[in-house]
Amino acid sequence: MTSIARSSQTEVVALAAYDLWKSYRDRPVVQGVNFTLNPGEILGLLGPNGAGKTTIVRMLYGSVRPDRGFVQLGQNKIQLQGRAARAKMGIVTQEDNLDPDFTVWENLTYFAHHYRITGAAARQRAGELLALVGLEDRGSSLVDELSGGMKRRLVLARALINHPQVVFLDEPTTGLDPNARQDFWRLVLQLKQNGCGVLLTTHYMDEAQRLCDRLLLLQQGKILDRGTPAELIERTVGLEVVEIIGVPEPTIQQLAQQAGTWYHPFGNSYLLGLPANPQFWQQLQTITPTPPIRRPTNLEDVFLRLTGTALA
Ligand SMILES: Nc1ncnc2c1ncn2[C@@H]1O[C@H](COP(=O)(O)OP(=O)(O)OP(=O)(O)O)[C@@H](O)[C@H]1O
Repeated sequence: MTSIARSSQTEVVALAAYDLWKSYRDRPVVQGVNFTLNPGEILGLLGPNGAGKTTIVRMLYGSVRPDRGFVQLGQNKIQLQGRAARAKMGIVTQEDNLDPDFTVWENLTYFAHHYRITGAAARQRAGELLALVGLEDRGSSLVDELSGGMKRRLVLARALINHPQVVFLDEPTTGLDPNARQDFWRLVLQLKQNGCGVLLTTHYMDEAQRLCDRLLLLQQGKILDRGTPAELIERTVGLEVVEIIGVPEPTIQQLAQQAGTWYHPFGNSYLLGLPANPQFWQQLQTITPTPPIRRPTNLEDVFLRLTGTALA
């Protein structure tokens, strides 16, 4: 699985989005989004409900037409050459849309026909993919006999039938239990190892942190910030944070000011960025009625700091 697109003279990319805009009834839901996705990279669109993630992904695979901007995959502009571009994509939407009247095996082999993969070639590809996603012994099951996690793995297998260069995963693990999520994550990491570019939307920070090489943080259709999970965390909230309960805001504000750090209300507590100075931590323990909780920062903290709202 190799890429053929070039965003500039020097840089090879799997997919590029240029200045995407979309409004519904004059309400902007995607506002000037630009990015590139490299082969063998997992790029995450992380944002709360309604941030515009699905609309962006739909523009990427050509089911929603942007008001402005365009998407390039390989040498094809998607809006102009949708069919050629889609032949190189795999799409996992939020809905399973598997055919319940067909078996697992039939869901794959019939889908292969869309890509003119038929007969022995379709059977061989279906067999390979069922093995890849661990469903080789469920080929004769009907879709409704599968668990939620198995259905998601089957949808992923179906999306890979055409050996795509780029795979779109739109909130792929919503509703799955922790084990099923881990199984799915392993498969996504395997795609990356095979050189596939993966565009993943999620509002789960653990998923973003575990899987994504780079992230675009989205709010109200705009990219607020971008970078690797570690970069975003370090530059926005530092490495450690303290959760403090039962201290009035003016005191917290004063503490933060003295230490040259940030604070943010969080439910019935406050988050305070922990400076390197060890004396500050000791001082905090003496002034709070309940022991402060010290922990490593995460993407949820980044989001809270940047937007004032939680992710999920
Ligand atoms: N076809 C449509 N017509 C009108 N409004 C739409 C349409 N599709 C999406 N929207 C609106 O655009 C905004 C962004 O929706 P979108 O589904 O892209 O967000 P999202 O980040 O994927 O949310 P979620 O995490 O809930 O899936 C929302 O306010 C939504 O109501």
